[in-house]
Order: sequence, then structure tokens, then C-alpha cells
Amino acid sequence: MKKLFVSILFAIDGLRYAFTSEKNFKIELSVALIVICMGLLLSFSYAEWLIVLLNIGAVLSAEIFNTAIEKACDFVADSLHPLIKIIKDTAAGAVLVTGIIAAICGVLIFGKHIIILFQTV
Ligand SMILES: Nc1ncnc2c1ncn2[C@@H]1O[C@H](COP(=O)(O)OP(=O)(O)OP(=O)(O)O)[C@@H](O)[C@H]1O
Repeated sequence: MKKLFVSILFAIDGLRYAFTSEKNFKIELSVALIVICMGLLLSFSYAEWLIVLLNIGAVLSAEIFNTAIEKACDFVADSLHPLIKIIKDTAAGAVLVTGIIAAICGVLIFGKHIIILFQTV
């Protein structure tokens, strides 16, 4: 139990690092908070909350993995190497995929609510 608690503390250290050092992580977290506030205002359904929260988790996790991969690359390679470029760029590509899917889900969910709002006024 104590080991689990210590592991969680180390994981929180990792999150703190991502938050303080990664500009993209801060931006994504801010967008996530805005989306959550909008969800509360628009009274998202249970299914909509599941989709929104899963997407937020996917984007933030991908960004944290990307940060870890970038740091590992910087540690092992102190000069330019084509394989390092592939590793970094594919990791960044994973973040992009999660971001695009999240954006599409956002457009579908918010779009539906905006249409409903316009129909009621
Ligand atoms: N050691 C390296 N060898 C080869 N290519 C590299 C190396 N380090 C970075 N690159 C590549 O150079 C480009 C810019 O990388 P850089 O890490 O500076 O910016 P970035 O990918 O936008 O990351 P950040 O989120 O830190 O701004 C990317 O295509 C990356 O893959």
C-alpha cells in the first residue's frame, strides 16, 4: 500500500513536470477546462460526458507520453540523428491524431447543442 502511494507521488511529479515545462500541455489542459465548463453550461448527457472525458484523457496522456519520449531521445542523442527525428515526429503524430479526433468529437457534440439552442430561440 505504501509502495502504491509512493508510486502515485512519483507520477504526480511527472504531471507537475509536464505542466510546468510543456507549453502544449498547458494549452490542452486549458482547452479541457473550457470544454468541461461548457459541458456544465450546456448540460451534456451521460454519453456526451463519457466521450468528452475519454478524449480529454487521450489527448493529455498522449502529450505526456510525447514529453517522456522527447526527453528519452534528448538523453540518448546529443546530436542530430535521422532515427531520433522519426521517433520524435511519430510521437508528435500520435498527439496530433488524438487532437484531431477530439476536435471532431467536439464539433459533433457542440454542433448538436448549438443547433438545439438556435431551434429553441
Ligand atoms: N536529435 C535530433 N535528431 C534529429 N532530429 C531532431 C532531433 N531533435 C529534434 N529533431 C527534429 O527537429 C524538429 C524540431 O524538433 P524540436 O524538438 O525542436 O521541436 P518540436 O518537435 O516542436 O518539440 P517541442 O514540443 O519541444 O517544441 C522535429 O522534426 C524533431 O523530430
